[in-house]
Amino acid sequence: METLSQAITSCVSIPYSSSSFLVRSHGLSSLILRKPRSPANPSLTSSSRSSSFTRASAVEHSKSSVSIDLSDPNWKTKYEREFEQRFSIPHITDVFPDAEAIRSTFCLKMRSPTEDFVGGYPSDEEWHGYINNNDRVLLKVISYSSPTSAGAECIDSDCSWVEQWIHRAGPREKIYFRPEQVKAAIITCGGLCPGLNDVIRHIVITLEIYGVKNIVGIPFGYKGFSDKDLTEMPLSRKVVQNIHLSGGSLLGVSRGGPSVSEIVDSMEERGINMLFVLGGNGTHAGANAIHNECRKRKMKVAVVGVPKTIDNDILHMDKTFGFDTAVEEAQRAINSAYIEAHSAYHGIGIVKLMGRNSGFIAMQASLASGQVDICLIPEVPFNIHGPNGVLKHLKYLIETKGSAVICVAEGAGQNLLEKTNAKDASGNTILGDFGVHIQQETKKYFKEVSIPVDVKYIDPTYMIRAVRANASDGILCTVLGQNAVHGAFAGYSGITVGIINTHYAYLPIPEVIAYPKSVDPNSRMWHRCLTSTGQPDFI
Ligand SMILES: Nc1ncnc2c1ncn2[C@@H]1O[C@H](COP(=O)(O)OP(=O)(O)OP(=O)(O)O)[C@@H](O)[C@H]1O
Ligand SMILES: O=P(O)(O)OC[C@H]1O[C@](O)(CO)[C@@H](O)[C@@H]1O
Ligand SMILES: [Mg+2]
Repeated sequence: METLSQAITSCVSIPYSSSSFLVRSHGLSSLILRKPRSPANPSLTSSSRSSSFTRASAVEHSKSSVSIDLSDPNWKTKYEREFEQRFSIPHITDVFPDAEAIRSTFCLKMRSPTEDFVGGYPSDEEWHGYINNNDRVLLKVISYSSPTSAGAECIDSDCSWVEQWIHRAGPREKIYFRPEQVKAAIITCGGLCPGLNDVIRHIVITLEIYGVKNIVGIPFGYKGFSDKDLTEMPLSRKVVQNIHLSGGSLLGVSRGGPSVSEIVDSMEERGINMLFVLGGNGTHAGANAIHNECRKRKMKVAVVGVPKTIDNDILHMDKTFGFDTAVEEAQRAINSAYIEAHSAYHGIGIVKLMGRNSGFIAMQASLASGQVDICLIPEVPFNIHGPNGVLKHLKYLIETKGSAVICVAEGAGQNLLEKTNAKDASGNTILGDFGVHIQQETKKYFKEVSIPVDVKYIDPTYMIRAVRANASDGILCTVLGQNAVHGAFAGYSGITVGIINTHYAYLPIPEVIAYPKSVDPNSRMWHRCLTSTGQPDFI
């Protein structure tokens, strides 16, 4: 890896912020840059990086990061142009310049259903409520006045305001698919997540409103494309009407599966020309590869992702669906741990929550519950033993409060466990069980110091993942599902949909999975969490 001074010569790559390093660049006053995060899932990243401030690319054809010469008087315009390029979204006309656009069959004013779409496309009102293709959403909304402001993400030493616009999601007036010629498929991959059924339901409902009759579900993730024993599930409003009332996925999920070319072979055989892919970063890497393969084969197909990750580790989005529900549900586990700990003599409650690389659930659930004394996440290093270790503080809590609650994210403290190198079917590293480890270490430690403690350990992972979406996630899923369909009909492919600064936007897949989003230890939110728990640094 290059040193900082090697990386910062006349160019800097963005993003960076005030939090970690003070460096000098050519002809400029001091710049303070954020240390680049090391990608937590190396299997998703390319091995080469052009500079230590350049993002690793997640998938083939990932767009390069913006690098800019700050001594160029036009750097701002150049940056904005490069940003626009990076966040441009692939369209069917890139490959089929002559693709015909027709009036949308998704009518916002005239709601009477039409049976025959040939020449019968409604919607010629003046006000139509469609999204203009040039509508944009602002990605960053804070103008920082100084690099020392909390959470500052500055490009130059003055924190100059630079506009970063992304594409607004929603129905377009012109569409690139005739509904009667569409065969749409929906697939859910990876682990479960509250809200999967809500998204499936709204994709189906919206497709039907456009006039699509041929809608299928591919069972058990990408595996469903290759396993001959798994048959497509015909979907309609009738089939999906009540599926959101229960958790899980109507279609089933899986990890691993066939190669991208096998998947695209199968899509060709089945005549699928719209594919809606619900999943996390792995699934999206797959979706992007499918999109590229379809382009290579000159197939007129729209591949649209809907980010599903309970861990909330997808870049740029306010949150991903299921996360809110997970936090709410996680609080129940924390509350149980608190009650157990509080009701026992020298009680210690330990709760392990999901979060392979990112501690969002643990942080938010700790904040929401107000009952956690120690929150441990993968992003923040800590020691268990020693004068500043977790156990020393735990002893202090037992002596002063009489009980304590610890909330750990599953990816926390992996450096303290023995590595197994085991992988799941998708190639994700199987983590050591830090929850069990800290439970055992706690028991051992208090035995050594001869203080009786009553340790209760709760791992609610699968109980949390299996619940149905709460109201807030239900709404999010509904809008994401609808927008996924609007994006496909508008002719976009290789895109995903997310909520950004409370608005809905389409983003090119590589940009959202370049690396897993993680909790910034210098963020206001993590500091709020520390204020709430009152925990010291454990190093
Ligand atoms: N780089 C990749 N290229 C193509 N397909 C991939 C890639 N990474 C993962 N996949 C496929 O995507 C599917 C889901 O991947 P994975 O099991 O990692 O879950 P995920 O989508 O990241 O969701 P979760 O958040 O639950 O882990 C698997 O079928 C896997 O084979
Ligand atoms: O047991 P499974 O299905 O592999 O899923 C576990 C993983 O799924 C996640 O919940 C992400 O979906 C991670 O937090 C966790 O490591
Ligand atoms: Mg993943």
